[in-house]
Amino acid sequence: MQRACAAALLSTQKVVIKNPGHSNDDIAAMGIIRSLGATITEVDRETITIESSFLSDPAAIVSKEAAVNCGESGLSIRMFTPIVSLCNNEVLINGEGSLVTRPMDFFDEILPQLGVSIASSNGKLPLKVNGPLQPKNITIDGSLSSQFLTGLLMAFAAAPLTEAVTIRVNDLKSRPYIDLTLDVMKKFGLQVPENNNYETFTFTAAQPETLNLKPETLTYTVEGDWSGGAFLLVAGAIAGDIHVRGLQQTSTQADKKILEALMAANAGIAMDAKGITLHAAPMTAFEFDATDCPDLFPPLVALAANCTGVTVIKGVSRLAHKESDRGLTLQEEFGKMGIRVALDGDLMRVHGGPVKGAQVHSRHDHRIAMACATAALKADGPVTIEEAEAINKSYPDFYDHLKELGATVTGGLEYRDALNEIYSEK
Ligand SMILES: O=C(O)C1=C[C@@H](OP(=O)(O)O)[C@@H](O)[C@H](O)C1
Ligand SMILES: C=C(OP(=O)(O)O)C(=O)O
Repeated sequence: MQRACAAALLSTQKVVIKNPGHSNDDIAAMGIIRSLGATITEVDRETITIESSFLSDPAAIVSKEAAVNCGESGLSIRMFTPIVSLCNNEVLINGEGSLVTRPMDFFDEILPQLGVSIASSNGKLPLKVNGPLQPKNITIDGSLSSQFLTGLLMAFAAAPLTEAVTIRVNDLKSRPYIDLTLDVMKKFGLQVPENNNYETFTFTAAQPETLNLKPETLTYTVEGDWSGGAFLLVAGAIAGDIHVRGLQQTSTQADKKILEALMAANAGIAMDAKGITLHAAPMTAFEFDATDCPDLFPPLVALAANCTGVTVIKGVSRLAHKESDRGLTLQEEFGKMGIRVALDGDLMRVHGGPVKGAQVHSRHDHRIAMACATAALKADGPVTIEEAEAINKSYPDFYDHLKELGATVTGGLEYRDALNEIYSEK
């Protein structure tokens, strides 16, 4: 959904988005493109339209506001900063909550090489950028996060290119997220660079594709979210039966790999064209490499807590700069539910349950709240999650979905108000 918002901003066509997201991160992305002049209209609960003239005159648009707020979304700030830098006036880029402490020093190093002046607060927010960004051959480090590359790919595709340019990437992590970026770019008619084994991405000389004549409207359907869906699948494996629809099995999303983990744990899982069915079954410890799908750690720990034996998950070093330091947070919060989580360099060892009822804290991290709630389904008593509303960052319907599946959940938050501020009058 966030990528679709960015691509719609860069489109000269009227964009129809089907199945739009409405999480806080989606609201942040919609707020950003509105600050950059886009008009977003709700057609019905399943459809919105976006109209933007950003590419025809980015400077004129940004001079009106000169500030964008990325909320708490890492993807939004890292994707939209290079895009905002296409403008030739100063823009303030800010955010809130955990985003304020997450590393952005990548931009201090890279943007000046592309003709953009930048001021940050020692590599953190707020950022002030002044472009216009001019694509050039550059080499970047992809080991901290793929999100910076996502932003550069979108911005390069939107800029006029007088000659071929190459982004060279060292040690790219979270590769499937780049596949998703390229997939969205393709579906929106942006120039898709030649990807040479995730080491170089080469754009050919071209005007932005979006300036070419196209049909008046472009329709894009947002895929079901495997990252949120992973919690439901694990919930079904622990306390099923459940049937999950809407997760595309041909998706490039990284977190589709949850299926491999469920199979490795001997979960009761069956798939057909209609969806995925989970039955509660005795499960056994498994080994899994989550280096390129780091968001799976929280549901994997909930799964492993319900397996017999010690599960080993690789990729802990990827977790340090998420909404919380997720390796440590998982260790501490699952520890309260009687689950031993040992951290050993890049490896996490999760000792299977039983899971105990306890009072835990989301640490303001959506995936920690959802992991604790999922593990609670088989706990020997109630699990109380403080700051449980953290889920609204990515999956505001999560507790409602658990309730629909028969779990007892008290609490919750109404989301329409924030959304209504985003949509324009029809
Ligand atoms: O591009 C994206 O949508 C994301 C990429 C991943 O980040 P990293 O590339 O930093 O691992 C993932 O953890 C994050 O939640 C979302
Ligand atoms: C959505 C997430 O992160 P980010 O803020 O990095 O986009 C996440 O970690 O699940």
